Amino acid sequence: MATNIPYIELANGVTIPQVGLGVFRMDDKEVANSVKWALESGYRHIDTASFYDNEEAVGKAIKDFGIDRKYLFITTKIWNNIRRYDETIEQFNRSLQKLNTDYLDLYLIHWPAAGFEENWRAMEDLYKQGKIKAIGVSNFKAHHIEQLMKSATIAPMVDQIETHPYLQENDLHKYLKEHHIVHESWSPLGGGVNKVIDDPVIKEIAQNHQKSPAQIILRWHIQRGEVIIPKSTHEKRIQENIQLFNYHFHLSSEEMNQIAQLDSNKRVGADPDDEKFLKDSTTYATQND
Ligand SMILES: NC(=O)C1=CN([C@@H]2O[C@H](COP(=O)(O)OP(=O)(O)OC[C@H]3O[C@@H](n4cnc5c(N)ncnc54)[C@H](OP(=O)(O)O)[C@@H]3O)[C@@H](O)[C@H]2O)C=CC1
Ligand SMILES: O=C1CO[C@H](CO)[C@@H](O)[C@@H]1O
Repeated sequence: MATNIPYIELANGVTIPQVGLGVFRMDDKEVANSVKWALESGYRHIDTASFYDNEEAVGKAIKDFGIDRKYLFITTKIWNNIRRYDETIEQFNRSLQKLNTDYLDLYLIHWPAAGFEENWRAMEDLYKQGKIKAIGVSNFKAHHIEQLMKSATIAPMVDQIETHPYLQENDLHKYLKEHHIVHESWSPLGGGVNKVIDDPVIKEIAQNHQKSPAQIILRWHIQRGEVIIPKSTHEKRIQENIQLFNYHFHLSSEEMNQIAQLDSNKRVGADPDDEKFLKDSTTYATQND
């Protein structure tokens, strides 16, 4: 299936496909099917994490599909329980092995749990060795980035944060833009739990464009210049979530403004300043522990 997904340039010149497939909460069978359908539909970008416990399944699905590695953009993340320099290198190597690859396109610190500066030091070295094409953070607010930059020699190229019409993060969006950090949106559809997809404003815009509510939300992200990683285990939805770049499909400034009015600071995930979450989550076991 032909697609024309735009690529966004990161601060170091590496380009990232603006739409990727998120694979959180997929078991191995779902990963096998969803990654296959995604690659068939024209996706070239997959977002996983060691925490999702499915890197191996992602690696296998890619291998089974038989696509040349150089056409793919693979992201994984380092979980909160690993903060030491040497452990970061070890975890990175485990992720590479599971993903069946010898480099990563993007490696992210999953959450700003205490001690992330040591992860970053290791990631900078891996980046300088050419083992990672781009390095970034996830769930970092501006003050976390400022803290990181006290010891960093390389600035993060991406910040992957929860964003959808009910949590627009406009101040952080502006900060990231000013600092040449690409805004990547997780739970771009609201994670399927906060019902942004059923919002009457979204539904009405969808009817006017003869598109689905999901496509309206995703197109809103695209026009804000974000990278998005919607997750689905259904073939039709996986296809629908990338059919956003038809010449005639453009939200007017009035429609963008209508969606802007929906911002209500409603999170589906944890607040990155929630110390209790960050502390507790450091004890979550990954498959390697
Ligand atoms: N860095 C971080 O801390 C985090 C990163 N992520 C990343 O972001 C990705 C996406 O976020 P996620 O939380 O999964 O949520 P999404 O916003 O992508 O929503 C996924 C939900 O929407 C449903 N859905 C998908 N497409 C459609 C459609 N076209 N129409 C109707 N419903 C649809 C899915 O159901 P179904 O599968 O049944 O189709 C699922 O219930 C994750 O998979 C992960 O890679 C997520 C959370 C945190
Ligand atoms: O990526 C993730 C998936 O969702 C989890 C919560 O349910 C998050 O903690 C994590 O960051």
